[in-house]
Amino acid sequence: MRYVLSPSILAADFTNLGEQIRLVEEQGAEYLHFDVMDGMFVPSISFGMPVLQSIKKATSQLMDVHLMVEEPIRYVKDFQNAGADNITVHLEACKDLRETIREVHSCGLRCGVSICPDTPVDAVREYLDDIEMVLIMSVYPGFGGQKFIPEALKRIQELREMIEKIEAPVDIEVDGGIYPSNVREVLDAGANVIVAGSAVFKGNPAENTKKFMEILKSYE
Ligand SMILES: O=C(CO)[C@@H](O)[C@H](O)COP(=O)(O)O
Ligand SMILES: [Fe+2]
Repeated sequence: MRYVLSPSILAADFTNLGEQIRLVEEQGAEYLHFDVMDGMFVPSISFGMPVLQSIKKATSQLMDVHLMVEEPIRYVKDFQNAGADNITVHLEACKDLRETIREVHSCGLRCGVSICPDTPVDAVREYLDDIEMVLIMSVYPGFGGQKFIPEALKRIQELREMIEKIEAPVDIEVDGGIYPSNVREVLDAGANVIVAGSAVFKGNPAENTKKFMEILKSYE
């Protein structure tokens, strides 16, 4: 299994974004997590296509786009054009999730489906044969810097067992409140893609990425 770090730029210093991205890429972070918030599905508003387009030119990391947006099907093509590689949509935000997955795939992108902390893990079961990743939220989506919800660990385990049973090559990404101090628990539960915002960009992004990468490598 591949273990990947996806630093979330939501916590970055935007006056110095290019340099911050360079630092995390240099330390081996393969993805860059791009949180899009619409002020409807979640209370906050973050950033969108023009920012992604600029970042795409500055790095060769894969753009891991997390759409916290109502009816994300409306924006899949726009994010493809801006440089997305993975598009993750929320199960709770889609009227027709199957059609949304089809739209992501028809753009040639990998598709993730995310679930909020109160959505039963079983809700993703019927989609596992059709997607590349499930994103388990370990905080309520909408803001960076929140505390990890420990119940997420059981949910990751449950999902990993489900995935193993059907032998589907599906990644498990976990997002929210992850630090070097608790990432092992998340990996031991069965996750293989780790999102970290505050833990990477608050303080020294190079040092912080290095710490995460050492732990991730020890799982390979
Ligand atoms: O999607 C979200 C929040 O809604 C995340 O991607 C956060 O940006 C993660 O930030 P930290 O909890 O790691 O600070
Ligand atoms: Fe996210």
